[in-house]
Amino acid sequence: MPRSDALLSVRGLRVGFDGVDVVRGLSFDVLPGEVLALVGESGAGKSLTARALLGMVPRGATAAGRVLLRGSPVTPADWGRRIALVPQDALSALSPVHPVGDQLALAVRSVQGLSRKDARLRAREALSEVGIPAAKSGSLPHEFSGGMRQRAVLAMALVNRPDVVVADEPTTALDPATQDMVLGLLRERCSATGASLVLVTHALDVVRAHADRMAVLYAGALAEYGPVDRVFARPLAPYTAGLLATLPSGPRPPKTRLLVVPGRPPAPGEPAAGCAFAPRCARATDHCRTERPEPRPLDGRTVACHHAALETT
Ligand SMILES: Nc1ncnc2c1ncn2[C@@H]1O[C@H](COP(=O)(O)OP(=O)(O)OP(=O)(O)O)[C@@H](O)[C@H]1O
Repeated sequence: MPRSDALLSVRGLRVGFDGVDVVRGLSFDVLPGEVLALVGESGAGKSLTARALLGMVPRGATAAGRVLLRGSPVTPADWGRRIALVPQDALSALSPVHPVGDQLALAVRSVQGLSRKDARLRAREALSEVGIPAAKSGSLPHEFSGGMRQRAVLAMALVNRPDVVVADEPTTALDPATQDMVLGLLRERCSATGASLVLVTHALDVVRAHADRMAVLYAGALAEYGPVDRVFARPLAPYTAGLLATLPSGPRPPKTRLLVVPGRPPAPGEPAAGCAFAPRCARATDHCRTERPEPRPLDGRTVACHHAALETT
């Protein structure tokens, strides 16, 4: 059952290719105004999950499950309006040949149906909310610095005042100082408008600094999901513990992938049964290899591990 206080609820989300699910029945809630991080290794299904929230799965993919906004199914009319995306590649969100202000105004007009004048005003306001002066609204994206272009992308996502912003590794390609600026700004703007933020990231230091709760994905399924403080202080799923053990003390250079416990995640479609993490898990038993652990509430979070209960005794 979705939480009654949830803004966005995802239930039984599946995304697959050629009949093989790579996101395998994911359920989680996003609370009003919170920052929820989706974290996990490369290939865990973070981006597909984020994109499924906006009906943007790649061509050839099948998606199933429910996405509810304030208890009602999300419809295409909500995409870009009530749920907005900050994509990984800032440039892909902006046309190279149209002034940035015009692009924002068009997004406002197509979603809200405002007059040209009002749309232009809202576009300028949205740019100024992310620190881009009105005088710059006539510039083309390539005339902006990298950081300013990223801020323009945030303005594009926020211009229609969405309830939920989904940010897919919004800072991966940026240097650490710009990463921090962009994430801080994104959080600040979401908090100013009361929007929730779903943040896809590899970087655990980003999760710790910016998220309220975290959903740890492994091979397209939930390993652990709960408040960041609680999960960091005492991870209960062996995969989460392995992941957190890799946390570097210093800043992470851009584009670094997380390297965790030895071994590799299963390829799509394997294993057929049991816990997907079992081949890498020091605690795995025959039970783990034959029966998939269902997510269950434990110690203030949700954990999918047959052995996690032992950790509390
Ligand atoms: N267009 C596609 N065609 C076929 N398979 C795909 C496609 N996109 C993703 N996949 C499969 O889905 C898996 C999950 O992809 P996804 O992009 O969601 O992972 P991710 O956790 O976001 O990884 P990364 O951190 O590297 O972006 C991939 O490992 C791949 O097997």
